[in-house]
Amino acid sequence: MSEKKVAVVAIGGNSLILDKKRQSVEDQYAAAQETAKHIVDMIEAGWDVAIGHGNGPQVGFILRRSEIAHKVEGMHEVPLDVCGADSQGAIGYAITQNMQNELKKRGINKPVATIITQVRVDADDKAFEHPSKPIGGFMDEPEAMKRKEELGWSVVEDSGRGWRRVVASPIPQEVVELDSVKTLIDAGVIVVTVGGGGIPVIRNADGELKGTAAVIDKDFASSLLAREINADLLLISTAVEKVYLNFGKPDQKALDRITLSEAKQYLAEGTHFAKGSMAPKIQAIIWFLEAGGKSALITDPANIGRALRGETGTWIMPD
Ligand SMILES: Nc1ncnc2c1ncn2[C@@H]1O[C@H](COP(=O)(O)OP(=O)(O)O)[C@@H](O)[C@H]1O
Ligand SMILES: NC(=O)OP(=O)(O)O
Repeated sequence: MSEKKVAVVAIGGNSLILDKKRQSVEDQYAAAQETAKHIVDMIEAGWDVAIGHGNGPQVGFILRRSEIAHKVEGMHEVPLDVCGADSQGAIGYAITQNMQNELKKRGINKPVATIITQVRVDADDKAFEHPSKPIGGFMDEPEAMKRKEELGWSVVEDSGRGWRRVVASPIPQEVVELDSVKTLIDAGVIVVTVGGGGIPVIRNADGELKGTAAVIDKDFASSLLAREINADLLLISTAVEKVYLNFGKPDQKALDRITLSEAKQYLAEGTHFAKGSMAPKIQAIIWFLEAGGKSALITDPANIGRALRGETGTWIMPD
């Protein structure tokens, strides 16, 4: 890999949605534009960057459109792995174009490319039996119960924000296009990869790849990528400036800088980090640091620059 410092930046699917009322394609493009500015700041500060991104809301919208079109017009349905591929294309397009525009504006000559990325999971991963990954938009409880009853959805309450549909989310085992990603990073290309956690695929007994119905956690996939390319930093960009203990309670406490051991302890306590939102981010960072990663940061897009200067965000460091 190159001599420069390499960061894997994982952009949350929810942070690419401005809010519940502003989630059109134009709004998502505007959110990607804003995030691109902060990532280009990083590049100006000397980082090589691989960009992973979420797709939770978007893949849910794509799936729902397919289901409605099937019901109303009798059109073919789109399998969930293909919805994931569609989301990689659309979100990758928005991120790539915004990065290119921002780099050009600042006179930086650096190529950007999105790789449609498959990520292998185990066919016998227990997660296939326990849907846990929130996708699509938010519903109130009565609506969620109605859809559970009428459409057979699995639903959960998501971090005090409302109810969402959930699908299987197996653990990522292998970035199938890893060699291509490494080659591009070495060549100085800004790579958008493992979008939406990667398109989930399994290998059959003959070693052939085949798509499977799931949505991989993009923080887990970004962590796997960061481990595989020996990244110096895993930066998880989400909708909060800092991580909190006792999140959402009157005594919540912002975390500025914690060690790997402290992160493990707080995660084990089970009360601080919501399942399906903050808990997987902390777990992703734990796996990265345990594998020798040097530093990890959680903050929101607007504060990436300040956080990298040590002024905000939550830093998680080796012991
Ligand atoms: N302990 C915590 N500290 C901060 N935010 C938390 C915590 N627990 C849950 N959250 C919630 O997790 C959200 C981030 O998760 P999510 O929206 O799933 O991320 P993504 O940006 O990857 O889509 C935050 O916006 C916040 O609402
Ligand atoms: N695939 C995934 O983890 O997406 P979100 O970050 O949007 O939840």
